[in-house]
Amino acid sequence: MQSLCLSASARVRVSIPGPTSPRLARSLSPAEWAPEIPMGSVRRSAPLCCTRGLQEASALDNETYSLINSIEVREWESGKSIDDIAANQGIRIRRHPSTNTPRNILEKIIWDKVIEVSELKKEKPLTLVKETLADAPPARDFVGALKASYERNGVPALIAEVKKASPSKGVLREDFDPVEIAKAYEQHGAACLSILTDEKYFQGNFKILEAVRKAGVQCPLLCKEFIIDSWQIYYARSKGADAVLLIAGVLPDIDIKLMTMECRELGLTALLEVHNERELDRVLNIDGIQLIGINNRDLETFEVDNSITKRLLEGERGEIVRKKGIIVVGESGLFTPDDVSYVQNADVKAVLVGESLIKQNDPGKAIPGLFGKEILQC
Ligand SMILES: O=P(O)(O)OC[C@@H](O)[C@@H](O)c1c[nH]c2ccccc12
Repeated sequence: MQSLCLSASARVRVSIPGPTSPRLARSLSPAEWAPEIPMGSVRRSAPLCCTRGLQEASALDNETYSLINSIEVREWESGKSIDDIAANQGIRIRRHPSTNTPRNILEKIIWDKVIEVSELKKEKPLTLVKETLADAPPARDFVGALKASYERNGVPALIAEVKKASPSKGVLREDFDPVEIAKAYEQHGAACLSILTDEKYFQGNFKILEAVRKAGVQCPLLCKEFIIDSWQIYYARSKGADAVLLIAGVLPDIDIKLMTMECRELGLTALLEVHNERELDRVLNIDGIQLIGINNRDLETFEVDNSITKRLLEGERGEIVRKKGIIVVGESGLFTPDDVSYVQNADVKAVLVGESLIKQNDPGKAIPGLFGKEILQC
């Protein structure tokens, strides 16, 4: 262990374990593996690993050192804000309002989320959230459940979504009993469940996630949230989530790298959501990704186009996905057995379905209708 003063200006002293490899230790000076980060900088929108990761540095490992030395941090150090870094990576969603008008609904959701999370963090700082982790039910194998269901049924494994409303469709189901719906999904063969926790736009919340988990539902649970801060990942785990959604259209590479590491540490699965070639390429360049979701819905315009899944998995990208053993989830806009076979032919091994099930009188019984056959539970 070495103690380094990372910021003279902010007098932040953190304890960082040095490189474990003696060769690495000889070849790197401490300043190289833990660069000076101006914590007191006016650039308030630093990458997560700078604003939070280093304050939590005692938990960092070697993998993280190479991360904090990465190009993205150098960019930030040289004066670029996270929004500039994101824009360089083709991300259109700005984390912080630079004008009063958001460009689209997703940007509005993110701006609101930044405020919501900062309030929640004041109420319950990360250290307190971490203290509750030990009481959380253990994380279950999300990817394992998807693979097993695919093997068993020969059709894409179902991640059935418990969602009361959406900004594009309004209220999807007035008579909404999330625990009953979750049980019905499980009974009719869903491999995993996706639980919306965003309150403002989807009328979800974390009580639903906790209640479903406490009701004894065995399917692993995806916390469907707009994650922009690591705090939300720890919070989701403390509430019983087995997986979290990370949206590449919102998160720059450096956040994805740090967050996927945190997920791994917590035993959570990260579902990386992409919507276009550039986002998929970014995600494929990040090590350790097991699960990618291709969202057929453009979250900026709400337009749905199932051919996006097919287009993204064609050619070289599909090859890389196969070589890396990544499971791909086809997301949104799936209503019929034809829709499901269309994405299955594109090499999708799982589907994420909300609207077409939740709107039916009996959402559980609607599952065989979606696949054209009964789905076997494990
Ligand atoms: O209801 P649908 O069209 O079956 O879609 C489900 C799911 O894919 C969608 O809810 C979704 C996909 N990615 C998201 C990100 C945030 C909120 C919601 C989503």
